[in-house]
Amino acid sequence: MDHVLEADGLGKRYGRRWALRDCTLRLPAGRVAALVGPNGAGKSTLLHLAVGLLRPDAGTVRVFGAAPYENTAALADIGFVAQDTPLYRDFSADELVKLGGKVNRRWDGALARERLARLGIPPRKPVGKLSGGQRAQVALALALAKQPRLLLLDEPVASLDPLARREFLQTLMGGVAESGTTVLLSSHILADLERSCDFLVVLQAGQARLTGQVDDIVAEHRQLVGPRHSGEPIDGVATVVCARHTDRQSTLLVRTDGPIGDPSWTVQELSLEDLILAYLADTDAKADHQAWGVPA
Ligand SMILES: Nc1ncnc2c1ncn2[C@@H]1O[C@H](COP(=O)(O)OP(=O)(O)OP(=O)(O)O)[C@@H](O)[C@H]1O
Repeated sequence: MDHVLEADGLGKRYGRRWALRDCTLRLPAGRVAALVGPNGAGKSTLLHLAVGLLRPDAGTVRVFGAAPYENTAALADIGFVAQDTPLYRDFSADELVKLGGKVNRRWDGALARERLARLGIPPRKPVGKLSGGQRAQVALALALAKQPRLLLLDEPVASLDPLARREFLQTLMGGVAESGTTVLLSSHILADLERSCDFLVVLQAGQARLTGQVDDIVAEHRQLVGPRHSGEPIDGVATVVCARHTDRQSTLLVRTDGPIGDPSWTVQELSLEDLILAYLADTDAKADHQAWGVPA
């Protein structure tokens, strides 16, 4: 399979603290991938490594087969919108579109202008005087105008209103379907992701905890409710992701590797959102302990 982004044992530390550690993942071409994880999980760090703004302290990251930090030529194919959508604040949207045309090999300025006009963004007002959501829209329009083969977006919809969020995600999916662009977008708004993303990376304590196609991940996971479970293997269960117990009953979120044969378990399907929350809830405490080098 063709992989756009490959991380192997990737690590990055700030001072003595590892923000990303032994992170291994593969992002196949042509996907819209969600990067999720709690605050401080290392999502921005991973995106900055992928775009060559940071250099790994351990392991490797390769984008289109090359290490981005050492290979600035690869940047022509990567679009990146950072979390705080940094833009030259004294420039207007119109001026930024013109500037983009001068510094990029491929540039669809008409697409950016048309998009910004449709969204009612004032073309001649300095972007520093636009609202946070409008500034995010300008940054996204510029990133799309670059027509990148890989688009990295750090919480692109956080400052958008619900309508703008839906419109943006639809545009993204439409654009990707047409151009084959691979997208990796970090977000905390889990409800949006099931509709718009077909690939998932769950980052936890600096490691990729769950990676794969959304359909496969949803199909593989189940919630089991049954009599109190004391840890013995269950036929059809590969991994117990998390477990809750009362005196008499257990509720398990499991990754299956076959049908659950034992009729004492009630088997329920899970939404992607519930599944992600279960992974995150399970490892919240471990995350902090590991980051500080304390055993969980
Ligand atoms: N410039 C920095 N200097 C020191 N520590 C940093 C720096 N940037 C990030 N960190 C730390 O690295 C860890 C990972 O941060 P990162 O911003 O990558 O997480 P994140 O998953 O993007 O979080 P959020 O969802 O809050 O944006 C955190 O513990 C953070 O405090």
